[in-house]
Amino acid sequence: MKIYWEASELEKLIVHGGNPLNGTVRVSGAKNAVLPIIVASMLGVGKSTLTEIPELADVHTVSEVIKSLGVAVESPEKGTLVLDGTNITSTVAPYDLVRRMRASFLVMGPLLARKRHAKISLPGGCSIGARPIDLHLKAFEAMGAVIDLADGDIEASVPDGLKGARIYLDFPSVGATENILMAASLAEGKTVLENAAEEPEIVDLATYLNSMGANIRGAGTNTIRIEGVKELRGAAHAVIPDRIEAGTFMVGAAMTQGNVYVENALSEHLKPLIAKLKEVGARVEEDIDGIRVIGTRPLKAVEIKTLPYPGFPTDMQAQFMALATICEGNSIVTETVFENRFMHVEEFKRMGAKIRIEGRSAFIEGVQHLAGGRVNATDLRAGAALVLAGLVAEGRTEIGSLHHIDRGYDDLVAKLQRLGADIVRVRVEDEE
Ligand SMILES: CC(=O)N[C@H]1[C@@H](OP(=O)(O)OP(=O)(O)OC[C@H]2O[C@@H](n3ccc(=O)[nH]c3=O)[C@H](O)[C@@H]2O)O[C@H](CO)[C@@H](O)[C@@H]1O
Ligand SMILES: C=C(OP(=O)(O)O)C(=O)O
Repeated sequence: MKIYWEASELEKLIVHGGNPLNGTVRVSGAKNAVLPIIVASMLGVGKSTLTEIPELADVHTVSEVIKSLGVAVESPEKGTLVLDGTNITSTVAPYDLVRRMRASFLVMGPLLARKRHAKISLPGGCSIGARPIDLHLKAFEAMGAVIDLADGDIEASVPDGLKGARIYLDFPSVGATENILMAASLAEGKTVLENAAEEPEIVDLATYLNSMGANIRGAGTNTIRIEGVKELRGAAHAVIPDRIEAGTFMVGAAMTQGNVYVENALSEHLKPLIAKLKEVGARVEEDIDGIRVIGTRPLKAVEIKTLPYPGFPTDMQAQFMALATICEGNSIVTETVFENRFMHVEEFKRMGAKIRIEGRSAFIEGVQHLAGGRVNATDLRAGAALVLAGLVAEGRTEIGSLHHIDRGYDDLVAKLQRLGADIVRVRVEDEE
């Protein structure tokens, strides 16, 4: 697997706007499902075979994290990982890997379950918010863990083993729900998790854990019941399609007046996005193999508000804002999940967008045309949103800080090129 982030600081995307996206694109496996699922393989004795693995920097990072803890990791072919968690040899997650990817913190649950001890660096804040992990820690404490915070490390131990508990999450955190599912699967007794996250990625993790021998009921609702079992065994699992990658192409089709069939997109995971695209005026046709989006004009202004699933996903907020910048009239985008997920606004403004932020809302006055410019991906989805803006902007757009985009989009440039976009990835020095 390629190591992206070393090169990506030296690279940029160059987009010439104006081409409509046309054709078929296949969605890869979901980043936010594959990361916890790779981590969950640590719970199993014997080999797990995971398929529909997207080629992403985050997949590489999480694989390195579990490897450093003793999991045997092989990739016999593109898109497949074979993982064997039989011998967990370390309970200390290296700082260098944890700082690269917040989802590394998900190893806490499996380590406590398997080894009764874990030491992990406190994952830092990032450009979308402070992102504390208090809900994860409170839950582990309820399950009997003793937690110590020193020198930026979190050390947790559970000398008598994890015990099932009744846990109410103050907020339906995706990561906390996943960490608890993994810990509770091997805990003694029953765990009832209330106000749990309901995201499809939670359901996918629970499906994998159940095929390893776990006893989890209710994943996908706000109450999940887990009866702990003595042992989990490796299992085979195919990761669900990435609803955010799908959504990004769907918005791209609407923005460029294109006609794109997003193969492998699951419409039941994309209801709020489909509803909002229809409100904007795009034609959306759903079938069992995918979703077609046909962009029409005029694009009408919308209001969106991000919420935990099944609400509008925060991970589609930036891309939808890109669309709102060229809608007729005034749109409002309200972000309720993360406290600071508007870094892309300044970048859009460099391209001629008219946006004003007040508190947690962005007020967008649609413009006829965006103008190409030099912009930076401030986080993963901001990066994707800037690519979309570049596809409709007049002239040339240059997008830097590609390591963010590489975390979460499998083969983005080639997929867009196949749909007709004028986009290339160049090394900075080659181009200058
Ligand atoms: C790898 C992965 O799956 N990432 C997704 C996951 O992130 P992640 O699992 O980090 O997101 P959470 O659902 O945990 O976070 C949502 C909100 O809860 C807060 N919070 C969370 C945990 C905690 O202990 N305390 C606390 O206050 C966060 O700061 C944030 O404001 O869900 C997010 C919300 O859908 C998505 O944007 C991310 O793409
Ligand atoms: C915020 C995201 O991911 P992560 O939680 O991995 O930072 C995302 O996928 O948009």
